[in-house]
Amino acid sequence: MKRSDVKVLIITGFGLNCERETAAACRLVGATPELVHLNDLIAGKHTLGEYQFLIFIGGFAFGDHLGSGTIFANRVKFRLRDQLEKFIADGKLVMGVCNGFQTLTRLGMVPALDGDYFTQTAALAHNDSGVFRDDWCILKADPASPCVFTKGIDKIRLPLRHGEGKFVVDDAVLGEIEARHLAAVRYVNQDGTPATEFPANPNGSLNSIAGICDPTGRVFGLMPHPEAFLSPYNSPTWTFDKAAGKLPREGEGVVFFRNAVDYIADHF
Ligand SMILES: NC(=O)CC[C@H](N)C(=O)O
Repeated sequence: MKRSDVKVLIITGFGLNCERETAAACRLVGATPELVHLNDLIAGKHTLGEYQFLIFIGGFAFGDHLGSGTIFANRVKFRLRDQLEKFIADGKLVMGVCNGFQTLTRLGMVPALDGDYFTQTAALAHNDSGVFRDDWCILKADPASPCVFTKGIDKIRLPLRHGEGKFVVDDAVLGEIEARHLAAVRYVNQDGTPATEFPANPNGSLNSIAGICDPTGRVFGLMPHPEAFLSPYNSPTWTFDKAAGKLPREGEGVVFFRNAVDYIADHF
């Protein structure tokens, strides 16, 4: 299908707050985003079947009460489960950013090792620092990962802002994640080595994991915000980049959205 026919569902409401940036990211790569309130999905005014790409965005859904992502995930699980199962079975794409990643883990949609997308096996716990963190980080993508969204990425800088970003799982699940290259992006130091210390690892995530996908690579969640780095002027180094004549054409976060929309355009 044409890129402009790729319809992206961005679910809004209840304290989520990244819908405009996310819609801008989709438009930048030629897709057609739609903002739909969770209640309108639950009421049946829109169905997931209208779209090929679903994004769970960042923010503070339901005020992070009971743990970030929990209530939102339960609304989705108990009201939209059948639609979501079909969405995944149809080969479509799902991305969760920050609060959206928290929601995906609460649902069980990542890592979903055995194809069960509704049993939780991972979590994003409170940062080791004990406080909300607002910073930039460096990520490195695993070239062996099946993740559709990180194809072609090596090292990338992204902004982050969260209080509950520490990726935790039990040893057995962690072993499977590593063996199957599902840890698509990790926090790294300037030299590209995995970041084990604060602040390069901003939250104490196990194995420096910043984002994971399911075994198909079509469901992906990450803590940093690609939609918040769409313009080179978002970068904290843009004045230096400009002075050196090295201001890039676009922000480093755009690639995740381009990869997703290219994949859909190729497969549908
Ligand atoms: N930026 C976000 O999406 C924040 C996620 C969540 N509210 C947290 O603080 O951890």
